[in-house]
Amino acid sequence: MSFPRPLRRSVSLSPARTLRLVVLGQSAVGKTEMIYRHVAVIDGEMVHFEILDTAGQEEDSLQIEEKIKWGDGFAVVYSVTDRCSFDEVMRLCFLINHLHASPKRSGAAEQPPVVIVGNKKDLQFDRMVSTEDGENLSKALKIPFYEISTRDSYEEPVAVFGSLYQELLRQGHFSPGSFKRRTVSKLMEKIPKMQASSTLNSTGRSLSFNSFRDYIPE
Ligand SMILES: Nc1nc2c(ncn2[C@@H]2O[C@H](COP(=O)(O)OP(=O)(O)OP(=O)(O)O)[C@@H](O)[C@H]2O)c(=O)[nH]1
Repeated sequence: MSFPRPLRRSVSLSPARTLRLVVLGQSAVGKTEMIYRHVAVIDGEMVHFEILDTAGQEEDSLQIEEKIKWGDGFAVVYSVTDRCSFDEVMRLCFLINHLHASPKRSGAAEQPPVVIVGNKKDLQFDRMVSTEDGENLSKALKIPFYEISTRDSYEEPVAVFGSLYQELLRQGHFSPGSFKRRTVSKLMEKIPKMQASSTLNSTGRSLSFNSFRDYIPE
């Protein structure tokens, strides 16, 4: 007599990858509402997202440049209720391109992974930037575009991160562990777990990275 073998489901995950994302945009567009750490399994791979936001007007351009250099992928956020924040998007996209221009990126055409994000789409009555405006900018810059509401949806910001990850994979541009990157990862370990893992805490407030520059070795 033979007993049926127990069904064993084996899930084999490749070693985790880490993707460093920088969230840029003018003040009050909703950057802080995006999660700070997120772990997801994408196509059988465990992916750690480490997410750093810039602090709108409070930061000087040198600080923003350092964060841009740290990042692997970028979400440039505006609020659909704020025309000025939309006008800032193009400048930030050019800055990212400029700072990440590298001979390693094959030829001149390859851009670093960037997405444009129009946030607060739930505020339909306060809209100052139409969906079409966002789409036109996206076409002109050849950068993917999403309209989301970080207030209403957890899935939408996660989809933004997922698309940046896919683009990085496509470009084969994961860069595991220069000294600078490992050092910053250590910094990320010190972040209180207030918005850890894959739960969105939309009430949580910004983590301050005023001391960010201290962690970048000369
Ligand atoms: N209605 C609505 N409000 C939002 C949304 N996302 C953020 N907010 C609100 O917009 C305000 C500004 O959001 P923050 O996340 O502080 O904006 P920020 O871009 O981090 O601003 P700085 O820290 O000044 O750079 C807060 O009151 C948020 O609650 C959204 O999708 N819909």
